[in-house]
Amino acid sequence: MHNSGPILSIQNVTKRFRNNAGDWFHAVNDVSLSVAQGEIVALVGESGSGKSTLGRIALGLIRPDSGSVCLDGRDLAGLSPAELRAARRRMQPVFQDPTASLNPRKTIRALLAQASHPDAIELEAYAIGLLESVGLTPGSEYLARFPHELSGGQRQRVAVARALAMQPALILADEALSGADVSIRGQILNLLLDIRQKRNVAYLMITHDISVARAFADRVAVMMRGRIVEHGPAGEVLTNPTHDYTRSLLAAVPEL
Ligand SMILES: Nc1ncnc2c1ncn2[C@@H]1O[C@H](COP(=O)(O)OP(=O)(O)OP(=O)(O)O)[C@@H](O)[C@H]1O
Repeated sequence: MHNSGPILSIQNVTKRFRNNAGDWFHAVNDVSLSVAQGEIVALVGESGSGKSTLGRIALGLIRPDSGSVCLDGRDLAGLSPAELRAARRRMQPVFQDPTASLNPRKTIRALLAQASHPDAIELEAYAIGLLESVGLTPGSEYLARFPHELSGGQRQRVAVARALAMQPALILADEALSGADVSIRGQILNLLLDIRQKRNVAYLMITHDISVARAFADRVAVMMRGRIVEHGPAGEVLTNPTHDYTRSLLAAVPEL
C-alpha cells in the first residue's frame, strides 16, 4: 500500500459555490498539488483564496466538481465507505482552535482513546506515550484532566497528540498556529518539526501567514482567488518570488 509516490496527490481539482447573489464562482480553480512522505508543504494565501476548501476536499469532506484526490495512489472517489474511513485515518486534521475541536466533557484519556489506532491495545500506555511525545510529561498527570484544565499551549499539544493517535502519514494543519500567541506558536512549530523527524509524518500547512511557511516548509504553494499562482521549493519562492501577489504577502509580514 505504501509506495514511493506522493502520499497525497490533488490533480486538477475544481470546486464552485454560489455567492450571495446566486452566481457561481470558483472557490478552487484547476488546482494540482502533492505532498510526499515526510514533506512539509505550506499552502498560503489571503482569506477567501480557497485554501480551506482545498483542505476539505483533500480530507474527503467535500467532493470536488472535477479533478481527483489520491491518497497512497488511490482515488478517494473510488473508495467504499469503509476504505474512505481507513484513508481518513492516514490523513489527520489539526484545526485552528483546539478549544472548539476538543470535546469539553471528555477527559484527555477519553479524547485520546477515542482517536486511537484500532491496533493500539494498551490504551493507557499508548495515551501516555502520545502525551509525552508532544512534551506533556509526565503524561499520566494529564489523563484525568479536562481540556479547560489545560493552558492554551497544552491544549494545542493535546490536539496534536490526538492527531498522532491514528498514526497518520499526513497531518493537515489548517491555520493550526494562528490562534496561538507567539511563544506558543514557536513551541508548536518546533514540536511539529520534531515529530516529523521522529515519525516521518508529512504536513500540509494551510495558513495566511507566509512567515509560517518561511519557518518550516520544504515547499510552498501560493493561492490567489482559487488558483495556485506560484509553487516551488520554499527557499526559492520566499527569497525570489515571481508573482506580485507573493511579493505582497511577503511584504506584509515583519521579519521573524
Ligand atoms: N459552503 C460554501 N458555500 C458557499 N461559499 C463558500 C462555501 N465555503 C467557502 N465558500 C467561499 O469560497 C471562498 C473560499 O473560501 P475558503 O474558506 O476556502 O478560503 P480560505 O482561503 O480558507 O480563507 P480563510 O483563510 O479566511 O479561511 C470564499 O469566498 C468563501 O466565502
